[in-house]
Amino acid sequence: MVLFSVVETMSLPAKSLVSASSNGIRLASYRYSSQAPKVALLGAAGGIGQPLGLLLKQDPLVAHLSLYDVVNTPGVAADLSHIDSNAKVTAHTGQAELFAAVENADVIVIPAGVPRKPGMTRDDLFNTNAGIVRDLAAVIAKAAPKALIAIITNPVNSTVPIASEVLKKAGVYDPKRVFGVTTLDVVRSQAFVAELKGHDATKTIVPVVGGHAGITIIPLLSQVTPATTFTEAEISKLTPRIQDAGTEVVNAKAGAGSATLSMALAGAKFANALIRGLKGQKNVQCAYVASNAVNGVEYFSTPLELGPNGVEKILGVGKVSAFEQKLIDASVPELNKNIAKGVSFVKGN
Ligand SMILES: NC(=O)C1=CN([C@@H]2O[C@H](COP(=O)(O)OP(=O)(O)OC[C@H]3O[C@@H](n4cnc5c(N)ncnc54)[C@H](O)[C@@H]3O)[C@@H](O)[C@H]2O)C=CC1
Ligand SMILES: O=C([O-])CC(=O)C(=O)O
Repeated sequence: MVLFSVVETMSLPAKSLVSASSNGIRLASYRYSSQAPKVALLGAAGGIGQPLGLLLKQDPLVAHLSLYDVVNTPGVAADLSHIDSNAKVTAHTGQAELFAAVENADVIVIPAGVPRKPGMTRDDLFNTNAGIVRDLAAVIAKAAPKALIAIITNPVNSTVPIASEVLKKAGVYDPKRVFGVTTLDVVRSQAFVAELKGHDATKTIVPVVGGHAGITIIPLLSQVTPATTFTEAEISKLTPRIQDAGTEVVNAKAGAGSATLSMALAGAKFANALIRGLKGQKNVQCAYVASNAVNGVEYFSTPLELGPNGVEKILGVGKVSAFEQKLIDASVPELNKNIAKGVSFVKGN
């Protein structure tokens, strides 16, 4: 164990602990628990990782922010550690430091992996990102088997089954603790509905169910809060806009990646919701999890009640319109294809 530097100011107590050593850092061997949550961010130096780290560093519920990447982690950690919030920051770089990065973590957020370029589907990322998620999950299974794992890495519809299969193989799988982050679909839906209807975006709630790619993204416009009516024309314009919003950003960035800033916000919201749940503050979020909410498919995003054990209750899709039911039905074979691809990747490797 090497403590690289303790960042301190003259009049204030130590706030940040940064390690940039080649051995990484081990703070304590106990689990931080909900009293002082440790959040590990894997892929911390990336387009999502950096702004997400910024938001997590400012989250008063985060006691320890553990940053992991294969490159550039020390710089990001040094930078974040100068922010005058209370979360301790540690840096861990490369495979040899992964165990320490995730050990005792309460929540692990994973945006590690390559993003899309124009013309690609999320599934086109599978060949690169599947192996990344598999290898991260294998270490998590040993170092932090009780952590809540929030997977951002695409294709989410497949990477969640991949991580789950790895945890199953290691004998530590708990379906209540593995999440595909679909919060960005919710955030976008709320932004677009508020814009269209002149609502306060911060008070607009739109559940989004299914998965996180194309036709598997299903906004439930019939369940918007506050109650909102849409014309058929509005629904048939808004639904594909939400489904293709990721592509809208990929095209606008023209080769420079995909959504990073809105995703960072969405990831920080979701991590905060998981921590609040751990602390006993039950709350409802949509996420892609192992689920029996819809017949014939093993993973599905619906509103979930989050609590001390992760998923406390799967709340299901609720009362949907005929149009939404058609979208749900159409998503099932597509999701099953994505899920089977992830499962066979782990079983065949
Ligand atoms: N779930 C969602 O709603 C969204 C998912 N995404 C996905 O998030 C992922 C990351 O996107 P960006 O941050 O824009 O990409 P990026 O390329 O800017 O950053 C990825 C980071 O992951 C790191 N990395 C690569 N291999 C790693 C490994 N084995 N362990 C740890 N870190 C590793 C890279 O060094 C890099 O810093 C992509 O797969 C993207 O498709 C992006 C937006 C929304
Ligand atoms: O579209 C992408 O590739 C990134 C993503 O998942 C999103 O922005 O929803």
